[in-house]
Amino acid sequence: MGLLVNGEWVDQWYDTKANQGKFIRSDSEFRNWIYNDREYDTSNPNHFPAEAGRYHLYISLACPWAHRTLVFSKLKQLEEIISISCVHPDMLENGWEFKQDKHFIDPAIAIGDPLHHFDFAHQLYTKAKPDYSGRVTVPILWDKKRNTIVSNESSEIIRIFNTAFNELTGNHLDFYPADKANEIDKLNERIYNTVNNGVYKCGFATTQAAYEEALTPLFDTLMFLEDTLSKSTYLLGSEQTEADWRLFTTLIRFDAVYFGHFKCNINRILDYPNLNQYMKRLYDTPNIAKTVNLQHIKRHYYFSHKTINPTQVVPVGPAKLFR
Ligand SMILES: N[C@@H](CCC(=O)N[C@@H](CS)C(=O)NCC(=O)O)C(=O)O
Repeated sequence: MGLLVNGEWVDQWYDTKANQGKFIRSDSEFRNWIYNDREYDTSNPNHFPAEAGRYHLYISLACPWAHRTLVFSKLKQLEEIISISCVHPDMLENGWEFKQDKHFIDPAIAIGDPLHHFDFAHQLYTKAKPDYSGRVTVPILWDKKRNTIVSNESSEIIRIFNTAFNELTGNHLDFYPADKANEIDKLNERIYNTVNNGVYKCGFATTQAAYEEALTPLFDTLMFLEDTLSKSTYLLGSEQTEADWRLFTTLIRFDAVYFGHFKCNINRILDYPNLNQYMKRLYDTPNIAKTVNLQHIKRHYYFSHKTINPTQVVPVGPAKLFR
């Protein structure tokens, strides 16, 4: 694991010393947006036009943030419009790599960089910005025409996917409807801080206090969600929203990885009947099950984080995720 400093790759683990052992996630750097014909402004360099075949999405099947973007490409039927490839699950001294490996073949998504045939994801960042400094993260939404990164922020990529290509796909499903936007934002904020990023705060904490400070709000929110889902099919009623999908990619990794590897072990998702059924309902949504690759997920975390799991032994369980 490392990062780029003025365009040079440096192998270095997260520094938690300056923050009393706490893991602080850095902000994403590339924050442009794709617009449909009506909204696209040619004079604005941060605007990119919605065009079929123009964009490529680089993901990791292991990563919960990247997984959101893959889910949205399915929900919004973007497979024919935006090509996708993935990185190898191991993220070691060179960061994310595109190396081929017959042990990690996914039936739906190939490992590799079909555009430049790069070996490492950091080469995409320096191609987009030769003096880039910062972390090299997935997902990466790439523009084949301007040869640059449109966005490396999953929360914004899914908002783009929610509407920008509607005219091209004819899919007008709206996971962020205006009348629910405030409620979605409020839920997202709590779930991001305590669950999506909360599990990382527990797992990457390097002091007992920092770990426990993240653990309590994580399980408070899971209890709150369990209660919400005892009365409701989805978080905000009978329709799926963005908030459900942002939560799903963390829930589906929880028992297999976060419970053990990140020490989030008060309860499993299996122990919450409503949360567990809800996770299954989301999993059973058409085209979603095939976005979940537990082999990539388990291998990535247990093999890549050598500070947490020095033996790199990958556990075999859990025997079941659903009740
Ligand atoms: N805020 C980003 C976070 C993405 C992120 O942190 N991805 C992880 C993989 S799960 C990553 O690539 N980490 C590499 C690193 O931190 O060096 C987003 O939501 O897109």
